[in-house]
Amino acid sequence: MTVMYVKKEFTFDAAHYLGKYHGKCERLHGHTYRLAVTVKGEPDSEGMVMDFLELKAIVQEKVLSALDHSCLNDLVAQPTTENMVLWIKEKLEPEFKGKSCSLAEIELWESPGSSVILRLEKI
Ligand SMILES: Nc1nc2c(c(=O)[nH]1)N=C([C@H](O)[C@H](O)COP(=O)(O)OP(=O)(O)OP(=O)(O)O)CN2
Ligand SMILES: [Zn+2]
Repeated sequence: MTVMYVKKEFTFDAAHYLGKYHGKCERLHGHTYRLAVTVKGEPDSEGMVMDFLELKAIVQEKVLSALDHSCLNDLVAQPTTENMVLWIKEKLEPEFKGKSCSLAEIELWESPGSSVILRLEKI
């Protein structure tokens, strides 16, 4: 068994404010977020765990189309990076039902030095 991890990175721009936070982040402001989605599985007969193009299409349709140039508070009440990672997981996980690979990790950077990682090891 040769398990491999396929990772694809994206960026999106969004506004948010943290209403339950005491400090500068209470006020409406924006970030250029970076998102990495990692999928785990074994290479198939084509030599791929998952086609990068398919992964890109799923993330574009289920996540980026909603988040890019949005106000995240319209989607999540307290849009911390942690809460946005959970929102992204809810959108992506159903797309892997019945597939030979699974969602392994989601990492979301709010700024170049600050990220949250959610690990979802299943197989
Ligand atoms: N654990 C978390 N901490 C913080 C979050 C978060 O989502 N999870 N979010 C914020 C705010 O969104 C805030 O906007 C972050 O501000 P930023 O200027 O990016 O933070 P820094 O001052 O650390 O900026 P650097 O440029 O990285 O120094 C706050 N905390
Ligand atoms: Zn912020």
